[in-house]
Amino acid sequence: MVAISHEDIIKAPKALLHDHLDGGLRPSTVLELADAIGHDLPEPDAASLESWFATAANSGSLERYLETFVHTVAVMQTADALHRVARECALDLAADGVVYAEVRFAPEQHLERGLTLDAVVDAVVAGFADGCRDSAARGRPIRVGTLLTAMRHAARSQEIAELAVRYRDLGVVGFDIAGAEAGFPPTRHLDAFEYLQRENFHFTIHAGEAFGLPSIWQAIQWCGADRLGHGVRIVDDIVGTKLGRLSSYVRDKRIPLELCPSSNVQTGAVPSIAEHPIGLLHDLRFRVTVNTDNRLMSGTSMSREMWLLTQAFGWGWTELQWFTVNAMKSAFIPYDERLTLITEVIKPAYAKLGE
Ligand SMILES: O=c1[nH]cnc2c1ncn2[C@H]1C[C@H](O)[C@@H](CO)O1
Ligand SMILES: [Zn+2]
Repeated sequence: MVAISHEDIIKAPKALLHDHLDGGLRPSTVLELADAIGHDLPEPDAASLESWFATAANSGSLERYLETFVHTVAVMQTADALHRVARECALDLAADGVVYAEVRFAPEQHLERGLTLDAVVDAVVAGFADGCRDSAARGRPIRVGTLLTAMRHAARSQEIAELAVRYRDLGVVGFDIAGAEAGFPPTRHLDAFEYLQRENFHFTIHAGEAFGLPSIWQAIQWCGADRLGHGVRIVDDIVGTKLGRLSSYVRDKRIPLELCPSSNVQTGAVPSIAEHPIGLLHDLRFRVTVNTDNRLMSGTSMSREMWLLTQAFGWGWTELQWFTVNAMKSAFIPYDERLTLITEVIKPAYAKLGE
């Protein structure tokens, strides 16, 4: 089989479920926005800033990886800045061939210059809408849904959950918790998750990235998560190819794993892409999806993550289509809309690519 090139993968339609808005800014935008508000950056130009983020995030620990967000969050404190970053995010994903994306961010981190939570969400949702409109006009249609994240070390999850539900018909399609995992179990936010369940709303939980099985177990069996953000440590419950109770449950219930290969290498969750458990989880037919997590911090894109996997595991269009359909099946938009994208956009395109 001829190896698939990165360029070919860019042309294929892709679906992305786990991408952080504040982890995906263009380096040049960080620079311009910082300049406008007098925020000090560690590097003076876009190229060196780009490599600074990748190097600093390459820290071997989630806690240190997260320190790099100080600079992106600092420049995302006005409605104009949030709108710009969201618009560029939609454009960049579409240019990479992403046709469906769920992009998350934590509104509570964008209040430093006086915005209200509502104003923050308004700006981001409008930015995505404008980016989608402009991208369609360039012949690159994309749909972007927003996920609102609450920070797990803070105490605003109920408020953010209510905010997400209020914006459910305005572009927000789900909820999430993120931040340092060790010491901040999902059950700290049980009230918020129970509220969301009563509202028939969707949510994912970062679990099984920097902490293991107890975090995954709580996310699913106490909190009722629809999907697992990362969830990579589910392999701790698999010996050879024998599944334990929790991993069996995750596989049997088809609970989607939002795997983020490059991010996992940077935070030390896995040693390398080639040793990433995605190989095993794919072989065991878990509902695996491929994601970027933070494009800026990992110097990556959806196409690059897929390309790295084709290189490491010898995968081809069959696997890339499977990941894409898995993601689309696991999306938080209504079933009929997911199906339309699968049958009218994704499958016809991969059928041609596989020829
Ligand atoms: O991979 C991650 N694990 C936990 N938290 C994360 C990850 N990537 C980004 N975050 C945090 C930092 C951001 O400021 C926040 C909201 O997007 O979510
Ligand atoms: Zn994440």
